[in-house]
Amino acid sequence: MKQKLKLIKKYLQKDSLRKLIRQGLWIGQYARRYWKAMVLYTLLGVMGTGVSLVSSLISKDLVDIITGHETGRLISTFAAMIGFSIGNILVAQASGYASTLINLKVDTEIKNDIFAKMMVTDWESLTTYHTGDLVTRWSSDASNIANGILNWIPNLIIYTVRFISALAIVIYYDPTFAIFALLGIPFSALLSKPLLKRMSKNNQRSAQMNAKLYGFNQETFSNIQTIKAFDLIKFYIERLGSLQKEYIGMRLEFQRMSILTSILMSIIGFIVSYSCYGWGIYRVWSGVISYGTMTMFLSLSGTLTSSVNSLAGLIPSAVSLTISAGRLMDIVEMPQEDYSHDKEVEVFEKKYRMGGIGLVVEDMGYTYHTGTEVFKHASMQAFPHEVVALVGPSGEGKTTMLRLILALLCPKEGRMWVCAEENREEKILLSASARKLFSYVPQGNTMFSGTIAENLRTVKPDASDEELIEALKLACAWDFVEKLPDGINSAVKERGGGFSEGQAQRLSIARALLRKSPILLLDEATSALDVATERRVIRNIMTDTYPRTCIVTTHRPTVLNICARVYAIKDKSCRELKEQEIEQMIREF
Ligand SMILES: Nc1ncnc2c1ncn2[C@@H]1O[C@H](COP(=O)(O)OP(=O)(O)OP(=O)(O)O)[C@@H](O)[C@H]1O
Repeated sequence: MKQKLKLIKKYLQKDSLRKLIRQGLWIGQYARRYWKAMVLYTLLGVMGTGVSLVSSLISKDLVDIITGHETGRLISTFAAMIGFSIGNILVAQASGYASTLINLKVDTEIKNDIFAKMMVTDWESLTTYHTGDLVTRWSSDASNIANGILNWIPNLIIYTVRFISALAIVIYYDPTFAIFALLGIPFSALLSKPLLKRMSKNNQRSAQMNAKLYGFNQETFSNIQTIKAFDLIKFYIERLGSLQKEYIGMRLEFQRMSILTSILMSIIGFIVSYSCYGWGIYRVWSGVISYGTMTMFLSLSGTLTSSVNSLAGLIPSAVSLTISAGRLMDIVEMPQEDYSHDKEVEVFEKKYRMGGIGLVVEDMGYTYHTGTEVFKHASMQAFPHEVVALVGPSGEGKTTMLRLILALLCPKEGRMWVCAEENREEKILLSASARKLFSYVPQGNTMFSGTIAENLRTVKPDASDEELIEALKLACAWDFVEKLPDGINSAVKERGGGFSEGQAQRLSIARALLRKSPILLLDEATSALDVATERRVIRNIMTDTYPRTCIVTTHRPTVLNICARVYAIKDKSCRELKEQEIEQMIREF
């Protein structure tokens, strides 16, 4: 006995089983939320089973009445038969409508919940996944979970009730018949084990393949200009072809296995139904049962076989559910960002925004998950009404510094905080909550499709047209927006399409300025502008009366002599440059 217990314990400790239990519990956590929907769905299903079983009994009576020439009860039984058939249809339709309604509700709610969790997941962890993979997990895996929650447990109850009630009726009339009707179960059980193994593997492969295909399409369409420019059309068509070939190969392999299983299941089904049929004829022949009982037996043997098959079908769907749960858990169980200081930051901002908010980085160290060490004992500071520049060779860490300031990355050592003006005593450590104090213009085009006004209002929905124009003027964008036939209501295509790189950059800066955040971060945000416009934009930001702290990263030293301080990011450090060094940089450019 002790040894047996040890064996069970060892089995339970196996990684895969523990994982399966964890996945089951994770699904259960959602299932608990929707218990009412599940009860309703189960009741409708059980009701449908009841109606169809009563129909079988009435149909038995009807056959007996006809074969026994009992004309007296014919009309009432016939009417009951029609009534129950209509009832059957109505229950099936009501159940279908209710399940669609509940399904849609649960699907959207679960997707919203997982979306919200993905949004607050640690940025660096999230970037280890391809966006195509993330979208597939969020859309198909979340739908699978929603479907499973609504259907799995209710169906388990419905099929079990259907099986037990049909079996009870059969046993009541003729227990031997039950043996014939259940003949197929051991064979089905034998078949299901290898099928299940293959199915689990296939589900995993299929999810990975879908993500790969989705990612490929997404990247291709968003880089169509580059593909054309490099004359890669043929290459990309061939790549899609080979991915599709891989996909078709996988599907066909699964299909071949399904065909084999279906043939075997059908043969078993035939044997079962002909045995039932034979036994029924024999019993009628021997005068033990009536014709009506035989027709009822045949219909119930169908119900029993289909209930067993449906119950067996719940096993692969459980496997597919746990796989989806695992894929979603991979994402939502990654470290989450810390938003616990929201209130504190709000109070801090209200208290100090009139005087301005500064930023201090002290002795900071950072290494990416990949092992690339970017900073060691790096320090810098920037205060209201200042423009501070970060310069340095490509790949030394300028963007990484901005990501650390925005708490998209978490420093491994040192401290980073925002403070009231230059007062280091009144401070708040940087965290995801502190992001509301910043406006950020990253590298690349970050405009969305819509109008210019819509793009700008994403950061301040209640901004008046005058406010938009003021921000556009500060960013030196009003010059060209004013000339457009629709002005601020002109259309912007996906990723700033319809505007030059420099124009899109100025629109992005205008959007950041409109938010009137205490700290503005510009990451090569003026790289596509001519030198004169670049200087004008930076000067406008500097002379704006709003007490803004501005940090810019740049490769061009043209704006350096109008900056309050310049830091060189190189060899893991962040060193303030002396005036002569800045002059030398400008001369050597
Ligand atoms: N997501 C990431 N994961 C791992 N390493 C990264 C990641 N992003 C950047 N790095 C590495 O960190 C270092 C600094 O990169 P970063 O983008 O901060 O440089 P940069 O100074 O802004 O460069 P550039 O001037 O070219 O924009 C580089 O060695 C880069 O390879």
